[in-house]
Amino acid sequence: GCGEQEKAPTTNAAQTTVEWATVGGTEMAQRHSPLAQINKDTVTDLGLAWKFDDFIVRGRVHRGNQGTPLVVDGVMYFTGPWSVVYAVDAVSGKELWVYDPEVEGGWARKTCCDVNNKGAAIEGDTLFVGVVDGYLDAVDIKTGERKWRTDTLIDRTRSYSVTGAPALANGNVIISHGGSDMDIRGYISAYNQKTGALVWRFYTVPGDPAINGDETPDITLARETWGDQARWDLGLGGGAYDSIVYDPELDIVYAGTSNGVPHPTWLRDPVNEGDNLYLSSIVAIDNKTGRRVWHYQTTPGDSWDFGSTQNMIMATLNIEGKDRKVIMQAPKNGFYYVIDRATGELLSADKFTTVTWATHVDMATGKPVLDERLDFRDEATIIWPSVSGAHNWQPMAYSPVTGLTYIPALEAPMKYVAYSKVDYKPGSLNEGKGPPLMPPFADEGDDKLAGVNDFAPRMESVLKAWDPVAQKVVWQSKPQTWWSGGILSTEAGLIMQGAVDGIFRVYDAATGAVLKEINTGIAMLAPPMTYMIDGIQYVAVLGGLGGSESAYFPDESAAKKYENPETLFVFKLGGTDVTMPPAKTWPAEEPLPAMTTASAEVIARGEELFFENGNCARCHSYRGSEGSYPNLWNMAPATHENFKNILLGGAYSYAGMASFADLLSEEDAEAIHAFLIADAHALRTEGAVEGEVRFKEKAH
Ligand SMILES: O=C(O)c1cc(C(=O)O)c2c(n1)C(=O)C(=O)c1cc(C(=O)O)[nH]c1-2
Ligand SMILES: [Ca+2]
Repeated sequence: GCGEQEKAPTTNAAQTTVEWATVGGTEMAQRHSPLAQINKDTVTDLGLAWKFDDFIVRGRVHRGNQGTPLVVDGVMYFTGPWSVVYAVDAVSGKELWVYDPEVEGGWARKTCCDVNNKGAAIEGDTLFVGVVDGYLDAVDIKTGERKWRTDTLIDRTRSYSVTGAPALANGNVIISHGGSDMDIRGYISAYNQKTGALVWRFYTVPGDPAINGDETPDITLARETWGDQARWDLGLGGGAYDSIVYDPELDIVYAGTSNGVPHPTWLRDPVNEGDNLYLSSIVAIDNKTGRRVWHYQTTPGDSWDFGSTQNMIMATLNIEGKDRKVIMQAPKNGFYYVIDRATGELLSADKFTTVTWATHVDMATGKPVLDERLDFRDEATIIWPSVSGAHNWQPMAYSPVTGLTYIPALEAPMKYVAYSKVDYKPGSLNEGKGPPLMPPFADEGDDKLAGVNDFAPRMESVLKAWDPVAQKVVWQSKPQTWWSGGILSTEAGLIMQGAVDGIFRVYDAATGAVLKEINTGIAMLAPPMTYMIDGIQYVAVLGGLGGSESAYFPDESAAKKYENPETLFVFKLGGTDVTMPPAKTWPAEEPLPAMTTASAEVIARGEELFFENGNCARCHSYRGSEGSYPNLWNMAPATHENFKNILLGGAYSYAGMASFADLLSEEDAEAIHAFLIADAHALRTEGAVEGEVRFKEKAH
């Protein structure tokens, strides 16, 4: 027995109700269900029970889903874009209430990757939800009325956001933030579940020594790994935007912290270039005191935007004859970590996919050994994995039945381009490196990389069954369309996953054989969950493409073929076929405005501003290639007329298009407009170029 089964919910033939009460599914956050009505024999009969698509949409932009629904006492609670909570009858899908925290729309600009939400937490009759503009709200689960709200932000001028699910820890509710690619100083906060009062706060990086004294001895310890010229003005990053789990036995909160800002360590901490604690780390925090128990840094001196925020799973594994209580993570950096969760001892760290930035993890020091040939400070360099990571936020699952972890892994390199300096731009990406230059590359044959990067460049999603004891891949799926879906494991030996191609797949957990496919026509990223009511097992999964891949839909994504409104699917045995959504229609071609009279210089400046710090390019893809946001190469006449009012006046702020008046002058706005008009003319004459790069590669 290598599974942590003692506290997982159990089921037997007589049991007719099984809930799914936390995003991780069980106390150990394994995303494994005891249910087995849907099994290898019956799964071919899986079909649609009902769906829900009445999501709150602002403006024209469908934003996709990342959440795991909860089912408690016959009611399903799930979150959607803009941190809205929906409560529906878990058998019929009938809407019971909607809680809309009425997020400030312009806050979308303060998120790196859109106004996503990964789910809620429930204790007794209270539901907790993190709100993207920085609040933590407690909501009555019967009525949907707010009980209390607390502002989790220490500085509302900074680009903090909440995109993760809160975690519950013995009377506390724990939350942290996104924004580590922008300008935040990361911290993790614990609030009293009843009152919303702050219980403790764990800062993950030191503050400016000229302003802040060290808040805790843990920060004093971290400060030793930083020089005195660090970019305090940028906050330094380290938010725990996704993964926070709680171990009730040890009363420890584990939080996975993000990357630093700017990304390259030589720009972030030019004098020291040390480990930069507690960036890209797993920190174990005493839930009573808020103080560090141990920490393990997966990527010391992170220069790649790897972070260590991917979902963490607890289990008891038999390693070399001893039962060890472990915590496991497969972060962006491509190594699978098994750590003793009581002591922080590193038990193993192995590549689960193609990785070149480091050759291996030295088990004596616990540190990765870098491949020096891949230093990108002076020269653009192709490195595996990309900034999207070898695994991103889409949760993996662990099956105590097979003893395997199922990782929605990503196979892709990226050309990393460092800037020579970073001028702080509030409300912007301050990454200090270029935009994600993904395959195909123009110059794949770069000699410097021979023997290091001669893996065929590709962008693929591969489901891998990983043995955390034997430290190897046991099976892997056929390569799928780029960007992945989260995972559910069940006692029946099934693995379930939605995918970007719109197909919901059920795999044999032991062999990887595909046992069932349901085409929904909607791209799915969010992890499925399962529950039983009145003896019927249901599987639910949220659909809709959003997040970091919103600007450019992946090639084979369902969102390119069909309209892709946010949709919740619920399946059961004997259900019906899914009706395909209507075929995608892109807006018709608008009349071109007259060619701009602006000078070549002004147009060039406009282009620069479009891309700088991701200003416009972060959402509005280059030359309007297919994605979620309006195509600025095909603006309606009224939009042209209203251009400055939108860009500087915040006319569409409610829908997520914030004002940029703090950053751009009237002249800047006119230059950007001139560039768009001139380039729209060029595009109509030249036509789109096949395989055109997603981003312009520019020296900085
Ligand atoms: O460092 C951060 O604070 C931060 C936040 C987020 C986020 O809030 O979603 C992402 C990332 N980083 C990130 O690096 C990343 O690849 C990413 C992808 C996504 C997404 O929603 O698809 N979010 C994020
Ligand atoms: Ca990041």
